[in-house]
Amino acid sequence: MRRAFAHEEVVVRRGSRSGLPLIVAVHSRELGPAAGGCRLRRYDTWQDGLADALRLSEAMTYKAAVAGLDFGGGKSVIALDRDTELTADLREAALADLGELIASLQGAYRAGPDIGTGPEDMAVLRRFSPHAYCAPEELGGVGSSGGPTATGVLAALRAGAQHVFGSASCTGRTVVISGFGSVGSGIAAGLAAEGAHVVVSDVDQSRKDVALARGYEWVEPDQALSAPADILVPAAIGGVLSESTVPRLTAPLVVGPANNQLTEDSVADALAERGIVWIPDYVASAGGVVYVLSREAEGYSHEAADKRVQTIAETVTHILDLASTTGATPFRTAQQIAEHRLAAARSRVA
Ligand SMILES: NC(=O)c1ccc[n+]([C@@H]2O[C@H](COP(=O)([O-])OP(=O)(O)OC[C@H]3O[C@@H](n4cnc5c(N)ncnc54)[C@H](O)[C@@H]3O)[C@@H](O)[C@H]2O)c1
Repeated sequence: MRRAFAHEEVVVRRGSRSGLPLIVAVHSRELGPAAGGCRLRRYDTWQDGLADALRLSEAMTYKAAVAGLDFGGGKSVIALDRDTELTADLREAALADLGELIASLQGAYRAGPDIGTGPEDMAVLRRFSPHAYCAPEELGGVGSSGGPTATGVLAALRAGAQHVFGSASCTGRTVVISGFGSVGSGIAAGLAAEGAHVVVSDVDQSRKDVALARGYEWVEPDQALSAPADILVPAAIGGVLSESTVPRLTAPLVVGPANNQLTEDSVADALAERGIVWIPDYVASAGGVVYVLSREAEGYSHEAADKRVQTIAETVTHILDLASTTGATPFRTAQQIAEHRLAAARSRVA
């Protein structure tokens, strides 16, 4: 049963150094400590930042549960308003404030990078608490999670291709990747090495020269969703799959790392009605969190953590097989798997 207040703990504090609103949302620790990224971005109001933290921490609970991690969902937000200039000093002060807050939670929340933060920022948090991951390698972290996230998406994509096309191989397949950033470029490289026809797109036109130099085709962002494709990879922003965009899709398989791809849950039904197989974003994008938590929280070697990331393929196969048997969408099936794990953990405690 869905609870009216689903979150275990939410802390909202004005940073003593920065004066900025800081939010840490711990959605669930039923499977273990709450893990999730630290988002630093502008909001119209700090309450919008709070809403973001609540939504994203809940999504992290599902991501960790389906990935088989013994971690729960959390998220932190440093909410900038529209006018304040983010100087280097203000950034440092806000991160120090957040580091202090994370330390006070004594391991209940484990941070990593998210939109607006990166490995250098995690190094600032680590001055206050060991519970901040992905600091640069020379400081003992694993650095950016973009590479393992791309590895996980490729594993999910191959499992999806096996289901849809009867072969996991992407040789000769046309794959459109919308968002040629840290994760999108890793996915493109993996697919090109396998002989796929790689088409990329980005709102940042400076990425076009890089893409062409690597031998990829370029499509303008407003054409990316409707470009002819066997596989579409949303690797930029959320909300790209809606009642209005689904009718324009050409690819029978959609799988990518972008968080919150659906504008509403019902879009999963619209995709299924069109015969499009959509691998839930939080399943496909789990490679980064699986790798980072395995290495930094659980002491796995690089090889063992990488192997664990590859198990995303088995998870996707399981979800798609189960969905075919029951007639439920892959989205609903993944949710049920997560809810089962959470209910089992709850009943052990009760
Ligand atoms: N990095 C990770 O480990 C990770 C993990 C899980 C999920 N994700 C999600 O995957 C997505 C990509 O992450 P990333 O780390 O590569 O980010 P990134 O910022 O490195 O790359 C995103 C790229 O998308 C482009 N972009 C923005 N809006 C666009 C649009 N409308 N159309 C086309 N391109 C657009 C940007 O210019 C940028 O080049 C994000 O949604 C992120 O939240 C990332």
